[in-house]
Amino acid sequence: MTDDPMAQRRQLRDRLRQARRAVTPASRNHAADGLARQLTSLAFAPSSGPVAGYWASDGEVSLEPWRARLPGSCTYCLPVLGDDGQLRFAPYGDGTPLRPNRFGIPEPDLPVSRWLRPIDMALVVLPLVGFDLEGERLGMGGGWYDRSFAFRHGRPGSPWMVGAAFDLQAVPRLPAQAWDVPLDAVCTESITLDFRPSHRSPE
Ligand SMILES: Nc1nc2c(c(=O)[nH]1)N(C=O)[C@@H](CNc1ccc(C(=O)N[C@@H](CCC(=O)O)C(=O)O)cc1)CN2
Ligand SMILES: Nc1ncnc2c1ncn2[C@@H]1O[C@H](COP(=O)(O)OP(=O)(O)OP(=O)(O)O)[C@@H](O)[C@H]1O
Repeated sequence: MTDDPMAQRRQLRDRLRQARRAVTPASRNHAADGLARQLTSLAFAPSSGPVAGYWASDGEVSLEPWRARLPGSCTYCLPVLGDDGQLRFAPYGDGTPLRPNRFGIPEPDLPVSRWLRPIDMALVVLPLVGFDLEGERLGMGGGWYDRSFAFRHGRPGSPWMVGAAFDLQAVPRLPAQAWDVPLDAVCTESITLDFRPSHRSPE
């Protein structure tokens, strides 16, 4: 073990990414269906507008069953890496052309004029590497979501930020970091944790 918090974070990230990749295909399908049910049942699930998912990679739990259940008036989008270090979101449906980004993750191959800004989204589902029961999250470490949604600090409401993960990605305690963008909820295959201030249980 090391005393360096960043090194601890890296070790935890490696361990959880490995655990995520080791989930069997049958459990993976089951989890994706359960996750779709949890996401669909969110109290603040939008009935219309742009919603952001992700293209599952590196063992991430799939959002395809959720995408299939979205109301027709919602526009499903995937993240696109902007040159300015901020995410953009591009509509994705069956048949949308894709091209891999610098991490090998497919992005919609659409003109910039079709891209939406973080603030345009009604709901964003973030791929988690780890989470704790207080709503702290561990991501891939690039800071993409933290930078892109920094405007959500102290500003409740849309775009709602919801982390998605397998149950096995829960960890006892993650240290809060000043730049971590607050999660409104975490959904897994079996639970929803609601972190909105009005829904927190009293101390
Ligand atoms: N499916 C999915 N899409 C996503 C993310 C994600 O976590 N999952 N992102 C979430 O932020 C953004 C992309 N950020 C990422 C940051 C790091 C790595 C990654 O694989 N890093 C490798 C090193 C790769 C390299 O240096 O070339 C690694 O750490 O092993 C991937 C995506 C936007 N899209
Ligand atoms: N608003 C911001 N402006 C500039 N840099 C930021 C901002 N938010 C985060 N960062 C940087 O991004 C990096 C995020 O690292 P961290 O380990 O917290 O990532 P993470 O929790 O895995 O989240 P993510 O999924 O967003 O990558 C840090 O180096 C941090 O300094």
